Amino acid sequence: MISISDITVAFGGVRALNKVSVDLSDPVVGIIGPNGAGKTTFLNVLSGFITPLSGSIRAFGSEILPMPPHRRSRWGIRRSFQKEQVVDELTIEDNVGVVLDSLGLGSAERERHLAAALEFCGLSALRKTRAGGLNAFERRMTEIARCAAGKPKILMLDEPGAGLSQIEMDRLRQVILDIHSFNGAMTLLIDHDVDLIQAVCSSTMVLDFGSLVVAGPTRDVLSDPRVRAVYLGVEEVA
Ligand SMILES: Nc1ncnc2c1ncn2[C@@H]1O[C@H](COP(=O)(O)OP(=O)(O)OP(=O)(O)O)[C@@H](O)[C@H]1O
Repeated sequence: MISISDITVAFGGVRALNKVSVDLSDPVVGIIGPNGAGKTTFLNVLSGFITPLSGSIRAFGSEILPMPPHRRSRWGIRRSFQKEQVVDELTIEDNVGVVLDSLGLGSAERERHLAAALEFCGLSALRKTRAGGLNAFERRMTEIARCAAGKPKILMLDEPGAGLSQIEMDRLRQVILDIHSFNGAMTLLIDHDVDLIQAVCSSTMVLDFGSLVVAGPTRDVLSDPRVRAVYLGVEEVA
């Protein structure tokens, strides 16, 4: 369970997040909203890239905001970015394994976690391949393997479906659905693809102009007139 309370972030005059309070508890939670709504800022607050003006975040019994970013990573917060962060010169196993190096694992345990994450993302046969030769889907899977490795508590995926084909989206969808049974982590998923959100997120929160519009079961949220108004720019219907 992640309890977010009264989070405000300002960039000059822009309120990127405005007193956002929400409780998130499902295995996969969607975060949606129009461009500039504050979705990435929300993840940046959780990962520690941005310090909010106010508020608190309690996750799985720990206060998150007092932790410096490197401690949050060791504690179990992982994320992928809109702009992917795979290093071309490294092999897939080194791209994924880097996240395990700060966990103080013995070599056998490190290998166990690494092999499991690679297997989970369908990358075992490619583990010695340099990332520079990978296609977009394999790179995306490498990032997800890096996020999923080593018993994280929270995975944050920022538009993992961008630019993928339909077949690749089907595989991505299954991987995201399986994360919780693989390692027990909760996934926070930002994506503009409502079909993906609907398929994998039991609950969804909607941001608009930095404010929480609604949060709840995905089906209810997507049919909520306030959400349709946010996307379509139409007035709420009674
Ligand atoms: N580092 C920054 N400096 C100044 N303004 C910023 C910064 N980061 C974000 N913003 C502003 O904060 C608001 C929220 O941005 P954010 O990137 O969180 O939105 P988003 O919902 O993730 O958008 P998108 O769907 O386009 O990625 C926007 O108005 C954006 O211009």
